[in-house]
Amino acid sequence: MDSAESLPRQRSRTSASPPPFFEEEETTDLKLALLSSLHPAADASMLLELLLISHGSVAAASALLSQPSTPRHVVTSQQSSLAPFLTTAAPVPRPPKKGHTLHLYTPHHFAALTPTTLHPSFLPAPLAATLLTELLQESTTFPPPPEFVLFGRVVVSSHTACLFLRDPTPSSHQYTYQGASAPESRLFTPSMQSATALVEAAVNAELLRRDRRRGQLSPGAWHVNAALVNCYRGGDQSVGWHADQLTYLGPAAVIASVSLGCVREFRVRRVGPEAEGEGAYGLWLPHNSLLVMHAGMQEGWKHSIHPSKSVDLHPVAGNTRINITYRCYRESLRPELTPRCNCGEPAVLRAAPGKGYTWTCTQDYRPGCESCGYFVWAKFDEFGEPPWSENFVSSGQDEEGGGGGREMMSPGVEGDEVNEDGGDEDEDKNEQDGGKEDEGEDEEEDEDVVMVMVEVEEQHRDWSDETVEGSERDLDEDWSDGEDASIARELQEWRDGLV
Ligand SMILES: O=C(O)CCC(=O)C(=O)O
Ligand SMILES: [Fe+2]
Repeated sequence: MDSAESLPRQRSRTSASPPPFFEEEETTDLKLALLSSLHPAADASMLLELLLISHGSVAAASALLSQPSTPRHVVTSQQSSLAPFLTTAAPVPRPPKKGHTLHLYTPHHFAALTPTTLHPSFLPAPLAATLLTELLQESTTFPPPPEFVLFGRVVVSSHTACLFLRDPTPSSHQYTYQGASAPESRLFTPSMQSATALVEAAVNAELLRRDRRRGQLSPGAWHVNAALVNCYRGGDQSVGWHADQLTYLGPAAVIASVSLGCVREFRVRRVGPEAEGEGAYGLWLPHNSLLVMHAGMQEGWKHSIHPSKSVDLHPVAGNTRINITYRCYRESLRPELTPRCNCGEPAVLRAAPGKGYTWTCTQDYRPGCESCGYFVWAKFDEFGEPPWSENFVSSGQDEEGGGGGREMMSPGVEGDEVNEDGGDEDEDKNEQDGGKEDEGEDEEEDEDVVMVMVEVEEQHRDWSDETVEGSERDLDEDWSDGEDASIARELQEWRDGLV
């Protein structure tokens, strides 16, 4: 697999090399200034990224830019990826057909085909090692995985997770997950704190370079204040197809995901009408890689961690993978500010692909609870701020919806009418390979979950036919790895139409 290990080593000094005395103690700004003076044609954000992947070494970053094989175009403002440094310019493959997963082996291809970028060997190796050790230790006391209701049955997620906050906040206890209080949140460990600055620099460099999307944070404004840490012990622990819940992130969210320990396969696939007939992409996430999910990823795509029959053992983590998803929670979407549904519980923000965003009640995912049916369209300004934010910029349209705090929403529309193919969110991830039946035997949990889904599908089929367009789509015969997965996918899509 291509990785930063295949990066060219620093060459002997060239005319564009920095002076030998210039090293670690200098500030990033000074290093950037020097790099920029050595390579005036290079784009500032690319210089920052090169500096990052060179672990702060101006000499190494400069050497990358000076190598004769470097394609000319990468040092112009058109530069959109570091891929030319990481791989040869192999042609980008065509999208896979429905029912197939195209495995990609280069960050370049993944970036060309999906709204993500992968940075192999991202953190300085010693920091990655300490971070892994710290989080392996933390994960031994993660809360038990949450129970949730799937098609009327109580199931429990297969892997464990814990919310970490960068700083203590008065509202820390109010964060919810699928409408229920998050079991606990912890403060960033020292290594998480150290890694955060590097993650922020890399993401902000990418924001500078990429096309802006409505609602996206401006370059420099992406700052980490929370992280969900996931722990997968063994290849059978996984996360099903889902898009991340947007309640605290808002629209066009950017999420930066650091992988540590055992290598696992990350899969993505587009959703919505344009995705008709398209399959999925798979990419392995190695130890110490940074995957950035860019704006639009949570709206137009789903992602998953695919289960694996066997995994390569990591020297320290064994069969365990730790994943940190760094997040920028918006001040204006603090738990005490987000809408509550009619039953008084916090509503959940999610994307309806191609249609917008909705706040809905998700209480029916909690064992023993029912949904109050709350459903309203969410409204945001062009910077992704909700109407109750003091920074909200009114567009002058749709004024009847303006200004009223939690009640301020775009005009209400009946949920079933509008959300046929939308409405996936974090909880969806528990519904397939990530979930196991409450009373199920450990050994065959994936199969059990599929069986549960099949049963429930049978029960609801009539009703779903009446209410959901497209619920009679053909089963996706050889989706991913076989029939079970294809049934699970069909059920997922069917369920998307219901929420
Ligand atoms: O483990 C991963 O890489 C993905 C985790 C994830 O999708 C999530 O936390 O929402
Ligand atoms: Fe996710």
